[in-house]
Amino acid sequence: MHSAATSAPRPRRFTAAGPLTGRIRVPGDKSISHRSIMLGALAVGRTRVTGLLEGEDVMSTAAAMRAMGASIERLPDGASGPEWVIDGVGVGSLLQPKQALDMGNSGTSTRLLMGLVASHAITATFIGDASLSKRPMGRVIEPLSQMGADFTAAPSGNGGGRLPLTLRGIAPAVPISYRLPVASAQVKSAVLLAGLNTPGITTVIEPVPTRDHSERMLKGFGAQLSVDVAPDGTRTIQLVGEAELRPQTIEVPGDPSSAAFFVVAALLVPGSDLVIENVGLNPTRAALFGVLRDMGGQIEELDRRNVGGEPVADLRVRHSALTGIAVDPAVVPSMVDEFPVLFVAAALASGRTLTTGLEELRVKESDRIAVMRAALELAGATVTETADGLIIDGTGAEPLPGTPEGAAVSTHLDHRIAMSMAVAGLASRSGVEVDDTRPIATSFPVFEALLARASRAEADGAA
Ligand SMILES: O=C(O)C1=C[C@@H](OP(=O)(O)O)[C@@H](O)[C@H](O)C1
Ligand SMILES: C=C(OP(=O)(O)O)C(=O)O
Repeated sequence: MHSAATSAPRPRRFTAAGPLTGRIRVPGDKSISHRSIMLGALAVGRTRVTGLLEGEDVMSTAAAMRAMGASIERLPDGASGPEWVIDGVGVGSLLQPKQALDMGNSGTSTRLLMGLVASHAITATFIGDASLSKRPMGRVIEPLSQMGADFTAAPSGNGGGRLPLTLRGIAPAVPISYRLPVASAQVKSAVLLAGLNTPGITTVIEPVPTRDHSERMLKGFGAQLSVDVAPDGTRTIQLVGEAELRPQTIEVPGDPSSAAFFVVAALLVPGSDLVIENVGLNPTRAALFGVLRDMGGQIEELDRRNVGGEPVADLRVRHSALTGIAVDPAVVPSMVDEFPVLFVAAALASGRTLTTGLEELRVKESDRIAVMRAALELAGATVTETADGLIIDGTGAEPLPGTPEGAAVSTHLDHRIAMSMAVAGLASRSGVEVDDTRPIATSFPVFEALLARASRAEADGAA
């Protein structure tokens, strides 16, 4: 169960430590890990996964797929770490779960699994923690209702529905052609996953590209899926339903969204020279690194290669003087989870950073625009909140003052706020007090241990 739901808050003060040096490896990609379990659970036969992220969000997905009939097991550590084996039930054969599916803190688990359940003749109730229970579900209820699924959801402020929610699926469901009203890989994926067990062709039209792991992995598992890109960039994704998925052997690359915290930390802390190995660089995910380079960050790609059908490289990151920029809103979907830590980089840059087009950040685990404004202000940064972003006037490499004695930044059950403000603490005079570090375990359970290791590597002479 989600640790933040069962234990007391765990506050911590993050303070300036030594430079970040040596070599580290961040855990597997969260998006790919969720999808490995879901698609493995729908294939006929045994899927094997190495590099799976063992964070609470992914474990929520695993528990739900077990409750619907799949067998999912972690084998003892082999040469390339633990291996997960998944014995799938086959598309169309998910079982009725006996209890409510507890999604913890995970929006991805909730929305993608709603897609799977929608086209099976089963009923499932979805529950989650206080953060997830505030997030909008109308965006998936709408297309999945068009496919024939039936929803009873708690009302939301904007009328769109939220958890707790009961979904009665239907088989056969109706194939639809759906144009995404919001740039969301979760909505796209929910419709495509529902399409797997739907006769005919399910179409998703995506005016703005979002992360494409579902498309890549569905093809990898043998589904018939095509992607057509129009001259204006609009993508039309078509999936042939009643698919038969073939089990796969998957190596999950490192999560660029987790690497992001170490990249920014190494850029900000004087003397740092850090290599982060095996970072996924799928172009629909990796825009942060380009933005940081545009700000003057020294980020080098070493040994670019392919892992599990995704581009990967080792990133060498050196302490750099950063300059504020206006971030092109067109890149937002390709770094949507990285803005909190980009704001921290901007707070230490020289000059002004302007971000726009970030409305979606307000409906993540917390309202990441308002929460980061409050957190950075408490740490002494100069920040202005707008309707769709933040304007940040950086210190020009002067450390932030840090949070005052007796005051802590509020993380609102949001892992990315906690880790971003930990990085701010490394670049502060008196440290940054974070009110609760428990949510970090949802996506990056070894974050604090890796941070301690990277900061100590030089002192210990370790590499
Ligand atoms: O599909 C996915 O795996 C994800 C999509 C994104 O959400 P949205 O689709 O809501 O933007 C992202 O924020 C989340 O961390 C993971
Ligand atoms: C938004 C995130 O995740 P989810 O939507 O899966 O809760 C995230 O990890 O930053």
